[in-house]
Amino acid sequence: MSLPQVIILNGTSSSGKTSIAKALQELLPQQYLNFSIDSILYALPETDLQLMKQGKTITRAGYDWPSLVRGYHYCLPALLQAGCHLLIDNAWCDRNEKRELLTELAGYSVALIGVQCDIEVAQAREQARGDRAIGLVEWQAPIVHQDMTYDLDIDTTSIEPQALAIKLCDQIRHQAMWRGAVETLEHLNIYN
Ligand SMILES: Nc1ncnc2c1ncn2[C@@H]1O[C@H](COP(=O)(O)OP(=O)(O)OP(=O)(O)O)[C@@H](O)[C@H]1O
Repeated sequence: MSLPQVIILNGTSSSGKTSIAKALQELLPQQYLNFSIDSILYALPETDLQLMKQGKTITRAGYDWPSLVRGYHYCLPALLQAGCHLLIDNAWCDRNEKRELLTELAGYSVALIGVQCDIEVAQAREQARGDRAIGLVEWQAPIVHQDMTYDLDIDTTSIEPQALAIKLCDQIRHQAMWRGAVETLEHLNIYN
């Protein structure tokens, strides 16, 4: 059974996407690159990155959030064309961003995975980790799963990332059809 060229994990900040992605990378029988908007943001000047982590305004000339998001989206098909497989994690809160990235990935096999987590548990993780602006989870929770048709869902509330990754890896290896990304894009194009 062939593996999807792209695996997308979508859920709120602190739902555990990166933890699962890192564990899944080690388990999958094919090399996947883990990409997220963080892959771009970690290229920002250090002081701008620190301001962003604290939820503060960046005033440096040239800073433009939409350009960073577009840059992230546009580099993904380039990696796919080069032959790489991608494991992407997103906290998708903007319909246009969802539509833009799914359009860029059209034609590739994409597994769309919903990462669910009890909001209070995610907020507790947000407090504990100290490297995310407080309030991100509360803001994202009502919107992150809107408009999405997932191929698979996982719930990180009370299960460790390694156990979740083992189960997810098995499901990905045995699933024959990936329709979530196509159906989500169709929905976004019709209703927005
Ligand atoms: N299943 C889990 N059980 C307990 N703690 C977890 C679990 N998954 C992640 N965590 C913890 O929650 C915090 C955030 O995890 P992680 O970075 O994986 O989340 P994320 O969804 O990628 O967040 P972000 O979108 O902000 O990057 C970390 O401190 C991590 O150790």
